Amino acid sequence: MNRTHNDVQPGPRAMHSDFPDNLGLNPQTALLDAFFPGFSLLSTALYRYSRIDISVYFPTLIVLGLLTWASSYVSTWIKDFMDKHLMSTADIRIDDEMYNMVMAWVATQKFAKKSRRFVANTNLNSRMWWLFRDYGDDDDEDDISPRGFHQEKEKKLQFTPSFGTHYFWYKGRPFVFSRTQDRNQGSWGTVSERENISLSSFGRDPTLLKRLLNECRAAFSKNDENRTIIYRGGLRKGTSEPTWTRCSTRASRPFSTVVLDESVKQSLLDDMSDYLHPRTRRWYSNRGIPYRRGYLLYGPPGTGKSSLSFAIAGYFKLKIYIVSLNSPSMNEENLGSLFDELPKRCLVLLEDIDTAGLTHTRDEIQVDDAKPAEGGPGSTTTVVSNDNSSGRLSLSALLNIIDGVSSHEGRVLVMTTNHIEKLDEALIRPGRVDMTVKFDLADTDIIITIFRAIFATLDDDIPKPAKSNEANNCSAKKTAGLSEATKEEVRRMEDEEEEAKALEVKRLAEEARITELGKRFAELVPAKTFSPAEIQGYLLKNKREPEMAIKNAEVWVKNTLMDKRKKAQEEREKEAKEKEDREKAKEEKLEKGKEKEEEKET
Ligand SMILES: Nc1ncnc2c1ncn2[C@@H]1O[C@H](COP(=O)(O)OP(=O)(O)OP(=O)(O)O)[C@@H](O)[C@H]1O
Repeated sequence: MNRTHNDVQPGPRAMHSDFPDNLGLNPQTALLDAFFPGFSLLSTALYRYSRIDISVYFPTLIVLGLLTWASSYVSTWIKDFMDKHLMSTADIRIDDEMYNMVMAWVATQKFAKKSRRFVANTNLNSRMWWLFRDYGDDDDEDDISPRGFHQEKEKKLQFTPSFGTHYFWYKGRPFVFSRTQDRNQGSWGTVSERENISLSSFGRDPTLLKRLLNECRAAFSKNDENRTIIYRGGLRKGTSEPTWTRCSTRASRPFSTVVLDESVKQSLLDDMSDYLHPRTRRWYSNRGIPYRRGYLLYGPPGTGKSSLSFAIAGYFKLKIYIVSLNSPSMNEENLGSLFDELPKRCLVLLEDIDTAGLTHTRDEIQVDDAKPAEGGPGSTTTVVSNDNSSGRLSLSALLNIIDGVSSHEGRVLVMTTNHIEKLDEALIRPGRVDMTVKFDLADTDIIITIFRAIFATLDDDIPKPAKSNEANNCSAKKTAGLSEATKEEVRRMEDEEEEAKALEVKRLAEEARITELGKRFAELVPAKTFSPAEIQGYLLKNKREPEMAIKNAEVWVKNTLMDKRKKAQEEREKEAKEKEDREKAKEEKLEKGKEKEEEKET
């Protein structure tokens, strides 16, 4: 269909525009065509079919566009200005424990619960593996299914607001919780690791914001009551920065569950209580004595050294900081930095110090092959070289860190070892080790105690039935005064008391029976032959049948002794072979040396 100029009737909204004629000539349209290629074609088509000349509206569109652009610019500028000058902001690092604390707090807030776009989690912790905490995972209160199986409690779902800005009120002031995707982060993190969170308060005074962060921490720490928190020293992931990272928490182990000579336990407790008493710090500083204390727990494997360390931490509510000296990254600098970061009151645990890289890394000016002499600690010191050139930890470096200026005052240092005789005397001299506790293989008393600990019924083993209302009323009336009780009620209360007494008598009888069985068991197990861990392991296999444990004890003893002898024999052979190889290598080295010298001479 060919339309001419005369055919075109000006549309109602483009009365003054002679569109087709002007199209090619109109400088405005030409300009637009230059910026938006195809504009003239589009506008002609639009005009032809709808009689709307959009070029008339162009100035308005430009103004609107400019306004939109300006408003977004202005709003960004206002936001930046407010952020910079009128708000206080705390950026929370995802690789810090604070992330877990803030998220746990946020999940309990109304604004998070109301959020229409949210993240559903079973675990609110940072995705960084080392910040995962396991409380709740080992919750004791799992359900028992109707069929009697142990059923893991389903984890509660937690909801946190999705990416974006979320507003909420805290103590009457507006706050902002912002969760954004971190696009700049390197590719080492998983998708869920790449995020940033921040909390901001309106106003230049950050006091309330800090109070909120402290509240997050306090709420989080409440979950840690009656638990022992364990930190491990190492390098922060992807960096060479040494740091302590929280690796797990455990229900605090009651001190009473560690079987050890009661007098030794008591003196350890007294010593530590005295050291950790708030006044002791001043006592030390008044006398110019460094305020720190070291303990060495030694004895064969499986005798309770680690268990005692954890029990001590639980008893005194200390966090445990474990560092593996075997780790290749644990050089003087890194260990020093870790010790610098220790909190004022904590327990530092250096486990199996004799096997720590320490003895291996020191250049060995060998003494009489690792065979312990009778003389006790230090008498056959394997090594002494304070060379630190290998980049690994040397003895002198460790000593410096233990008692140097960088060592944090107020900490409790616990070292454990299976071979005290292999340790350098310098490491365990008073000042570095103030108390040593010897652990031994189980004697008769310990065997009986372990037996009783496994088979005796403890109060917490059986869930207590809730007191019936009737019973509650009864006891209430009892306390309110007997005069109000009817004769029948009084009789019922008496019956209940009788029942409780009968139960107590039964409990005592059961206890006596278990002790008797324990004695019979101890007669079958030779004293000072097995570690408590070995005995416990055997008894646990029969944990509901003490009689069965006694019945099979002789066979177990026989088999275990045979295994032990076999292992010891293998160990001896291995050692002999290693010794032989070492000597051979030494001889070869000497030979080669001689040959070289001869060559030189000739
Ligand atoms: N004296 C003890 N009292 C109570 N439990 C003990 C004792 N000794 C060992 N056990 C039990 O044996 C297991 C191992 O104990 P633990 O790790 O404390 O031994 P250890 O001496 O530190 O061993 P290792 O030298 O191999 O590190 C734990 O389950 C612990 O409960």
